Amino acid sequence: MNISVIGCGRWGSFLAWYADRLQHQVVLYGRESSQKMKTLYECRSNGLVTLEGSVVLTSDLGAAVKHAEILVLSIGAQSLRALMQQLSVLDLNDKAIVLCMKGIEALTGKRLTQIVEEYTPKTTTVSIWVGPGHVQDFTAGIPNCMVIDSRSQEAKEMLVKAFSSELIRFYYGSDLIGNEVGAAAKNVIGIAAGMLDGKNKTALKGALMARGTREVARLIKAMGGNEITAYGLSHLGDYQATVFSQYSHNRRFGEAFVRGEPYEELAEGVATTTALLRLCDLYGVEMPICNAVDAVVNRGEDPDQVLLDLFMRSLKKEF
Ligand SMILES: NC(=O)C1=CN([C@@H]2O[C@H](COP(=O)(O)OP(=O)(O)OC[C@H]3O[C@@H](n4cnc5c(N)ncnc54)[C@H](OP(=O)(O)O)[C@@H]3O)[C@@H](O)[C@H]2O)C=CC1
Ligand SMILES: O=C(CO)COP(=O)(O)O
Repeated sequence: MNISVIGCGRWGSFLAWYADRLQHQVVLYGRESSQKMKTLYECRSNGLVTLEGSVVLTSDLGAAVKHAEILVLSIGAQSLRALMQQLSVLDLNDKAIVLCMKGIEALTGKRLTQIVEEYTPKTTTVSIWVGPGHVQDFTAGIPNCMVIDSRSQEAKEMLVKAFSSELIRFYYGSDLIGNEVGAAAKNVIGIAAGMLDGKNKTALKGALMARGTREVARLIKAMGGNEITAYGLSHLGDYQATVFSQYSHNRRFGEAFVRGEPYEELAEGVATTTALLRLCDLYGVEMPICNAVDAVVNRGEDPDQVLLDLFMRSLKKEF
């Protein structure tokens, strides 16, 4: 199929590499100003993937959209609205848009599919492709399981068929709200995990997983999703990749932050923390771990004191 990937960073470049391996006709778009794209133009490699000559590189957004039956979007979540404004003047009729991104808009609390739908005609389908997976593991041949969800059953089936291989086994999602919120929220839990590592409190990660899934499940349920989705591939299933992996940008951000060290890579969980707290207010849900991450990262509070405060909260039933 004709596939265009918008976003030439770590994940977008991998998706182009992966789709090309599956014999699709692939175009990878990156902005003209992009240093990452410049490296790909020059070397066809970014140190993570090497792109075959069959992958067409372009900085012409119109050409990328025109080529696509499937339009894969993989950029930072907080930039999605700006990209959709650019895309909305192009012909998106009958395109299958798939969001390979994890986040919630910090300013509005909107899910990413909601943003896309504001800018697309009725004939465009919008889906998400989320779940665990690091480029370094996939390119080493280690397979993983991921999930595709959409309000369109037809789009889900088409995408699963187009992207399934021995490297990625897909499951059909059946809870778009839960999978979007779960995928975004795992990055916040990832930051918390990094903070524990940075404070030499790695032993607490089991409790973090148990309580993190509970608070995310509560929010998903309050938003009209299925709370069990928090225990599926998009959230709990992504914990190894983020709560434990050396490759996780969110975990590494949290670790660096509490050690007072700089960290340059995209950590989606920072903005997602703000977005989730907005949703907590809107839906009347308590998310103590998310609140703790916000206190440390966005309000400059002392991580040791914040952790102590978490422990001194009133006693509760586990479930
Ligand atoms: N398993 C999974 O499902 C994974 C999902 N992800 C998700 O993928 C998304 C991207 O992450 P990642 O690739 O690591 O991030 P990177 O920082 O590596 O890349 C982001 C890219 O987005 C581009 N970008 C930002 N705004 C725009 C715009 N308006 N138009 C075009 N391009 C734009 C940037 O371009 P420029 O170079 O010009 O700045 C950059 O190249 C995130 O939401 C992340 O959570 C990431 C890894 C794994
Ligand atoms: O979503 C991802 C892995 O599934 C990428 O985010 P991290 O780099 O924080 O793990």
